[in-house]
Amino acid sequence: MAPFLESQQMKVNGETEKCRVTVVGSGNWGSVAAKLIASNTLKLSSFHDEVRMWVFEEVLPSGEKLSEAINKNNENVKYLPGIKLGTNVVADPDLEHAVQDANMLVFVTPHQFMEGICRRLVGMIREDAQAISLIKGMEVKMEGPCMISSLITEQLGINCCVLMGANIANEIAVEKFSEATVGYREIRDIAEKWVQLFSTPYFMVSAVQDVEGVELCGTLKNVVAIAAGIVDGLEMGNNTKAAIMRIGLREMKAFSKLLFSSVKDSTFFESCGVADLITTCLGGRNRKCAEAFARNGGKRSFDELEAEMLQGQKLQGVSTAKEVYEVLSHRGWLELFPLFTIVHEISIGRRPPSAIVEFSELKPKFSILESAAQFY
Ligand SMILES: NC(=O)c1ccc[n+]([C@@H]2O[C@H](COP(=O)([O-])OP(=O)(O)OC[C@H]3O[C@@H](n4cnc5c(N)ncnc54)[C@H](O)[C@@H]3O)[C@@H](O)[C@H]2O)c1
Ligand SMILES: O=P(O)(O)OC[C@H](O)CO
Repeated sequence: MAPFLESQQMKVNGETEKCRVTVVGSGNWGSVAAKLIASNTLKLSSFHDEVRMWVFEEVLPSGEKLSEAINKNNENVKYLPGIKLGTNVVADPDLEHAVQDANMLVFVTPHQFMEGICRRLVGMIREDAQAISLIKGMEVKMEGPCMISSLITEQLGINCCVLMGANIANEIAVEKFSEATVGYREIRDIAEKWVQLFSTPYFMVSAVQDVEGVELCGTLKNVVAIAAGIVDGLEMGNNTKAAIMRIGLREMKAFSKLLFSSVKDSTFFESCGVADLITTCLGGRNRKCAEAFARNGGKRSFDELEAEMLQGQKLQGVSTAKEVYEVLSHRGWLELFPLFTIVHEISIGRRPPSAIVEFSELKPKFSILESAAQFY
């Protein structure tokens, strides 16, 4: 793994080489990320202007290919209609071609596709590349849970930071103010380079040395968002929703600290923590689909609702609840995490939506959770 600063200073034909950025992914958030970055590469002399964006190719109802429509209109007509990306964003449907020259790789696809994408990228990227993951999700393998940033590092042999936060993409697309958190492992300079690449007057980014804490906040809040949507669908009111958010935050913290003792309490007060939890429980896609699920009494599956309501965009909360449940049952922790457990059981139809507040029989176990969280 080549240190980034060396690559920054690398000379090609006597010239200092500029950074080249590729965004791997072009969904709702992927397109907004490309827009943010493209506005900055035009201004920052240490970056090439062009931002390549890999597009998972699909054919639109008009018969046109999505990548061609993006390049023609300078707009992701399917996943972010009505927003100009910047003429320096170039959509590229060839994954290997899109990454080959980049030394800054931004991964932003639904998490379930990342294993396949990484497999295709082995041996295809520059040795000195640095990565950042904007992906909220994790994989569960035989050996245990694997965060997406670790998957990238292990499969591609490159360092990977993360960027998470209270970031509903459609709001940032129209330049409403929000914040985000970069999580980094060791080298502050790398984190600062990412902060520089993403920051705009309406997108305020700060960095913390806690990759796992930041990434687990972004991942686990999607499970709590499903719970919040169920509460909305059952019209249980604001107090219940606040209670679900509080219990959810506590489970997020305990789960993160049990998995990684390095996770910092302070991370939960950054944008990636409590702020993302709030925005996602108020206005996210997971909440919206879970509300419809509960209104239908759990009779229509999440897959069906996702396809109908999101038009190709993907939910992360239901699959994350399943992945979290696998970790909890494997480690004998189910009783310590009643909310995470119930969300999965409701989402697969094992329990009705109304079970979302059936905590009473589990209440004594909360004290165990408190002590586990404190201990770690
Ligand atoms: N949208 C948001 O507001 C938002 C905000 C912050 C973080 N995120 C996170 O960003 C990540 C990406 O979400 P998004 O909103 O950009 O995507 P999205 O849900 O809008 O779009 C789905 C994307 O998946 C692609 N796709 C479909 N099948 C595929 C396949 N087989 N292989 C590869 N790609 C395939 C589609 O082309 C599309 O680009 C997720 O982890 C999400 O949680 C999203
Ligand atoms: O729309 P959601 O539920 O995928 O959430 C979007 C973002 O993660 C909010 O920060």
